[in-house]
Amino acid sequence: MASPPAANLLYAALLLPPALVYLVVKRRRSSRLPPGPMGLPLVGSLPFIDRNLHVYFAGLAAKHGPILSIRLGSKVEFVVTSAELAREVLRDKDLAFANRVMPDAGSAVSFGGEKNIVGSPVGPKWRLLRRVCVHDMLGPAGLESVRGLRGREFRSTLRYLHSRSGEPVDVGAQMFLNTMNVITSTMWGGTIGSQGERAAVGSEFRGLVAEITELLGSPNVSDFFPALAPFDVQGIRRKMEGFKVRFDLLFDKIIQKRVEADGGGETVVTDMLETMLKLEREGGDGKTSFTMNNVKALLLDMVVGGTETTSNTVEWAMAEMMHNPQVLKRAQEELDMVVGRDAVVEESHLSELHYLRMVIKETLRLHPPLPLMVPHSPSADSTVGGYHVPEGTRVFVNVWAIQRNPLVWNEPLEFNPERFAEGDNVEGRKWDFMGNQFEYFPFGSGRRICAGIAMADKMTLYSVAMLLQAFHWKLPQGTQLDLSEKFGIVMKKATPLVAIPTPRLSKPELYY
Ligand code: HEM
Repeated sequence: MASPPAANLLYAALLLPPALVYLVVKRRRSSRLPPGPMGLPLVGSLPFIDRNLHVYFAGLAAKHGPILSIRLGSKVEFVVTSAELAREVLRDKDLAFANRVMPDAGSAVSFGGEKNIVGSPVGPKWRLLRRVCVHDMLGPAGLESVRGLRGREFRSTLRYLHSRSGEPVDVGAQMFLNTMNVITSTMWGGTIGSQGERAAVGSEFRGLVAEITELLGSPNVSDFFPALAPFDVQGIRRKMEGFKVRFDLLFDKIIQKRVEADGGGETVVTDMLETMLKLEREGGDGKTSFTMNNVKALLLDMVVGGTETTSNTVEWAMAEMMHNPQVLKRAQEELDMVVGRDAVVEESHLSELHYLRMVIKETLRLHPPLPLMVPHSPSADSTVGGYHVPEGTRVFVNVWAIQRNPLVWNEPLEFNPERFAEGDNVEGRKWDFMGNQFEYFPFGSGRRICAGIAMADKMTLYSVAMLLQAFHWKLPQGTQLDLSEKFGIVMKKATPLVAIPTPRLSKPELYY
């Protein structure tokens, strides 16, 4: 027979698992958490989550319903998967749910945390940052003032693609570079100097952004078990701090050049950097301060928030059109009518490209670049769908799944731009990017809606227009289109789209 201490241990081993299950169930009931997977003691559902988190969450919603809770490590998260509940979080209780829980990796790279837009809680600092960004820099007047810079970058991408005629091109990589160059030139115009210097900075940024978004999308023990955060078990914080130092050096160099040029009276520019440096010199707007770290954190927001989101959308649009040649043909016919082949498409043509605009909308419906948006979080205990949501809980809104709801969208998995034509049917509503309809909101909704919509709208349409008007596209022999997705903080194509451009314009001179 076992000795008394050994018997106690045996009883404890037998009783512990049911006791833990009982405690979890009791806690879930008493705190009125919504249903969700049970998970294991201590780690919750961590061992079961799929790399494609948006698909995994959609599967859980099919089983547990449109609002569910899931324990990941020591944290309980909520997932919302219906238009009605999205409206409750983003519209009806917009202010209550307008905060963020900054992931450990995010605060490491954001120049001291709460210095940027994405991570700041709603308050005077966030309001100032958004005003600078949305009104002063990315609003209609701000974007118009740098139209020439955008045109210059598009011409240079056009030239490059022409020089690669007949050869396979990584479409996403080229669009990333194009977007990056447009965003950086919008931010600091001609400060960098020679074309060579600009290209070098562009490619350094690309590498850094890719590494940062990769790490932001990686599961991090420090987030699931905040008590372990000081130990940085996976070294993610350390790597992020390293990236921050590299960004810091790059930004310092760019800012220094501008400050010297301003001091010598060389420049009279109206780019974003100038707007921000002016605010920094004034010390803020009287209500809240604005420091050099805010300048850098905002620059980082633009570079990280604006590049992959935009270039991945263009890559998906091209891939879907190559998969649906009748759509591609119709888009090119529209371009032939509006622009012809004796000229290069310009920004001034975009307002006439109605069909192509529907192509972009359909791309953002099927492949929203942020499938779970940026999670919102209540600043005090709140409720959603009648369930209690404790302060600081992360609430994921699965916009990817909502935009594929078969009760709203006919044949939701088909790529069908015509569904965005205006008409009487339910799909023919005036879908736009402003987050007013909770069946379609790829840019979010409410006060934290994307700060770069106007720029993203211009950039995606202009990029696809340029690619289609100036070139025919085909796949390299022996390759096939793969339309599968890879989840990350920004969703990508699982395999890059590699395609061969050949000239379509009437004269080679048009490309130069
Ligand atoms: C197709 C392109 C893009 C898509 C689909 C997109 C989508 C989104 C979404 C879903 C959010 C989160 C909204 C929420 O939390 O409710 C967001 C936030 C944000 N986006 Fe975009 N975005 C795009 C391009 C851009 C561009 C070009 C910029 C700037 C150059 C930008 C800057 C930002 C910023 C700063 C935020 C944070 C806003 C805040 O927290 O207040 N985005 N975006």
